[in-house]
Amino acid sequence: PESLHYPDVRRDESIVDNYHGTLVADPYRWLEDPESAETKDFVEIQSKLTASVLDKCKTKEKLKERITALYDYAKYDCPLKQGNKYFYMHNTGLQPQSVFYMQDSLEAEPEVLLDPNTLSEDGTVSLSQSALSEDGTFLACGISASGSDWVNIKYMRVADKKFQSDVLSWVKFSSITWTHDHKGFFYSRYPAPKEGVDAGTETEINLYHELYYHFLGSDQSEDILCWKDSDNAKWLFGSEVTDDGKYLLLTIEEGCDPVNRLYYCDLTSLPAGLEGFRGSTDMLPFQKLVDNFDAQYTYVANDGSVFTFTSNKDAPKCKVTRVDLENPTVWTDIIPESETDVLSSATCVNEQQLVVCYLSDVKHVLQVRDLQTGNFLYQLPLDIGSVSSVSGRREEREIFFRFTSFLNPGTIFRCNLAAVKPVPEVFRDTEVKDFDRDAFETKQVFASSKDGTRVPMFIVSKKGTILNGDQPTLLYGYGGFNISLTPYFSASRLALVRHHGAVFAMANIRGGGEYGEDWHKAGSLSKKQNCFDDFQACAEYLISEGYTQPKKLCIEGGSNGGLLVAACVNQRPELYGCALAHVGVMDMLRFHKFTIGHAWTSDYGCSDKAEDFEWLVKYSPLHNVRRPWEGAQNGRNNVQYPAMMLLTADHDDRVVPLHSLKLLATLQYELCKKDANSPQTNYIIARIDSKAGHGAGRPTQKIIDQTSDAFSFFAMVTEAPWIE
Ligand SMILES: O=C(NCC(=O)N1CCC[C@H]1C(=O)O)OCc1ccccc1
Repeated sequence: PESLHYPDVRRDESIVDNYHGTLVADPYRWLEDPESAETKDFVEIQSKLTASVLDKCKTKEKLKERITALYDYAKYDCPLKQGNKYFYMHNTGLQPQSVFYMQDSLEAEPEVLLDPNTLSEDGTVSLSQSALSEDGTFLACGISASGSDWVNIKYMRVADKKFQSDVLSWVKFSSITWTHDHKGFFYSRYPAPKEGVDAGTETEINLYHELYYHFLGSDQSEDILCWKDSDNAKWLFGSEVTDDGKYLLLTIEEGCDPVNRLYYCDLTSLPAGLEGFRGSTDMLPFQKLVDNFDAQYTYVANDGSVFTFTSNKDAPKCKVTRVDLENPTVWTDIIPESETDVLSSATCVNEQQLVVCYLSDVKHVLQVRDLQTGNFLYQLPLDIGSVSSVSGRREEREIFFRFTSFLNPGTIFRCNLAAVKPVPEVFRDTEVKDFDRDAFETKQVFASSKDGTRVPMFIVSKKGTILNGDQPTLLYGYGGFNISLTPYFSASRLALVRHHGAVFAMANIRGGGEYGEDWHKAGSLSKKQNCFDDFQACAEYLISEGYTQPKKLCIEGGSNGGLLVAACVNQRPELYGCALAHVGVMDMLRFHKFTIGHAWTSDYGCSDKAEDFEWLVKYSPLHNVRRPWEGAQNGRNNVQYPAMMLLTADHDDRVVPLHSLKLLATLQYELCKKDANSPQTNYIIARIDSKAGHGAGRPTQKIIDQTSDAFSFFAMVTEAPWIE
């Protein structure tokens, strides 16, 4: 392809930072201000350049049409029983936002409780969370705009379905938990950022999280400040009320590691209840059950003061443990840690039972066990794939769980655990029009990383794919924050496989949670390079096994996965033909300065520390762009960077757009502008969306538009054929 005409972009060579004696230039520092005219001009020019490239993607419209058709299937989540009604989210297929329904019984006519599509013309206002009061009388909703993490909470009486006037603002990273007297709920918030900001476009750091209680019908200014900690600005506060309504649990996190402090307040011990705190500056009295960040504790159930938690305390693959608040130093393991499988969730159901979900070699397993003893009772039969959610309550005998896989768009099962022989039955199945799942196959393989570590990888392809190294291949990964990539249905990727003959691969590299906390730690801090080694090993597996070849191989990742992609391209530009980096963390020396970035130091470390700086500066995408054709050892050659598309959006306040903008400017300068004889003809562009954020809450059309752009770019670059 003829090389693009990239814009001349100002470099401020005066910006040089001193990190523990090492000087590091940051010439595009000015792109960190989203409000400046210069930044807005930069975004506009880049968007025009990207549009000119996308115009060359001949299959874009056809691919968009096919992605739309494959995406147009009914989407449900599990029903939730609350009070004497059932509640669930449903999307007929292409609705911008899913709709919240309720039913008097599973057979009754569903009734719309809240349709978020009525909250905006363009579908960019979303229902980011919801919480029903104990007997289903009230519904509290978290409403977000343009994909920002900022939430406004409103509530309604379920009976009349109209929002009341209360609006709680500047809520972020919050649970919503009701007291069982239906008088109000706990939530968390930050101090309001500066006036007049378009919420979600600001990059201001989020510090001093606070836990409040809101009395229905009052003004937010009268809310009770339940907890804050002026000595620990980074701490985040989560709240939960126990099933018996007696205790308020306060979980404290200081970052993204699976560890938390656990405080509790016996609400029945408050002399005048929460009312007694109205107008007072006193905070609630909390007992500190766990007052360190050694492990994670997640509430499962309690019988009076005897509490059951899942925890990774001395158990990197997790376990179920028990403690009596009256005797808080004695912990008893109820389900000890498994040798091989990761315990990913435990739900108390049917009075005295637990539904326990394990991850076993990246596939889910569901067991029913006894709550008191932990004893195994039986396993629920499951195909190979993922349990994306389990819905059940202690006082209910039935559970629902949602199963999905690469070729199954979602099946919801219902199981009556009180039956003599409990057997899950299909409660909702999903049909995808004009999709013949038998034409495809999924397999799990294991690549061998640089240090010999076995790295699992799923491969999805059309049956009969010839391993002649000629298939356009999309390799997706994440590798961080203890997050496990388990099989899930993606209409856009299946459209790619179906119509461009692509192979889709998903790598379970270190840093994730696939094999528990050890696997996570093995891809964090000073060991972060293991993520990149694992991902490169998966790429080389796909080449050596004959699936593809470098110029037809595209790597894709989002957020921490965007970092993965950009770092792998810097380290092995000759290994890939294309790279799609969504909302990536690209400036590893400055990420902690913006919004919630400081919480990620648990995985990355922080450049404020000399030791951490040493490992961060070695892989930080922004600081490791080099012209491959100048390789000292091999003189001048024609190795160039793959075609790259960076994707971000103006309201991404999780990973602020400046990361992608600064990397884009650096790539275009170093690879395309600085060397007059540059051999770089592969495109280096960015897709910058507006009224959109990190991903959550994105309306259907924006999802389809973005994946059509990204995947038709991949298809053009890898010269993938179009198959009707
Ligand atoms: O920052 C995150 N999650 C991590 C996150 O979103 N990351 C981590 C790296 C970039 C980006 C991503 O990969 O999506 O969520 C906010 C939060 C809530 C509670 C406690 C701590 C933090």
